[in-house]
Amino acid sequence: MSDRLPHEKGFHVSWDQLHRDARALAWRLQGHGPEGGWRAVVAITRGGMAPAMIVSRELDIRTVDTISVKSYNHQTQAEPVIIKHPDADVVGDGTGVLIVDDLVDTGRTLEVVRAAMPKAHVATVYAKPKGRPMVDTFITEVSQDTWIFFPWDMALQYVKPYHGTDD
Ligand SMILES: O=P(O)(O)OC[C@H]1O[C@H](OP(=O)(O)OP(=O)(O)O)[C@H](O)[C@@H]1O
Ligand SMILES: O=c1[nH]c(=O)c2nc[nH]c2[nH]1
Ligand SMILES: [Mg+2]
Repeated sequence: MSDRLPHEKGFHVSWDQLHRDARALAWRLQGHGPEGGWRAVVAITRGGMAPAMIVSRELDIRTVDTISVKSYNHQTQAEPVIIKHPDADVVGDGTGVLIVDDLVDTGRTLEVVRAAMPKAHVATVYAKPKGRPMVDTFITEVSQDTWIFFPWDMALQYVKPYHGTDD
């Protein structure tokens, strides 16, 4: 994440909020697939897995696969590489396939995913301006200098009261 800093702001997403936003994404996608509906969901690991589970449940899509993209840091540039492809028999060129990720930031991840499945529909829950053109459907946009904190990266912890003492 070093090449993506600095981030002035933080946008903290709870499980509950993530659930609501992923359901809103499913709602928006419903009926927008090809004739006969969406054939399959492909989650971009790992962040796309929870949203993909929620979307596939809401839209009753039983065929779910994954694509794994790893970002390598060469000096300051991250170069995403696909390290696990979805089943070619399932996804083909991507027609009728819904690709789901938690967010798009620079758009580099989606660039390589789109190249592998050019006809797929790309959906993310959150989007930042730079990567927005890479997404077909998303729910909430945040500014480029915002870091999104997801519930799987957080834990509840004690916070000092405003008045400065611990009791
Ligand atoms: O638009 P980009 O700048 O490419 O960034 C977006 C990607 O970065 C994060 O994944 P990450 O590579 O950190 O891996 P993870 O999903 O396993 O956490 C996020 O889940 C997106 O997949
Ligand atoms: O947890 C995350 N939050 C972000 O804002 C982000 N951008 C790229 N990758 C990210 N991961
Ligand atoms: Mg990811």
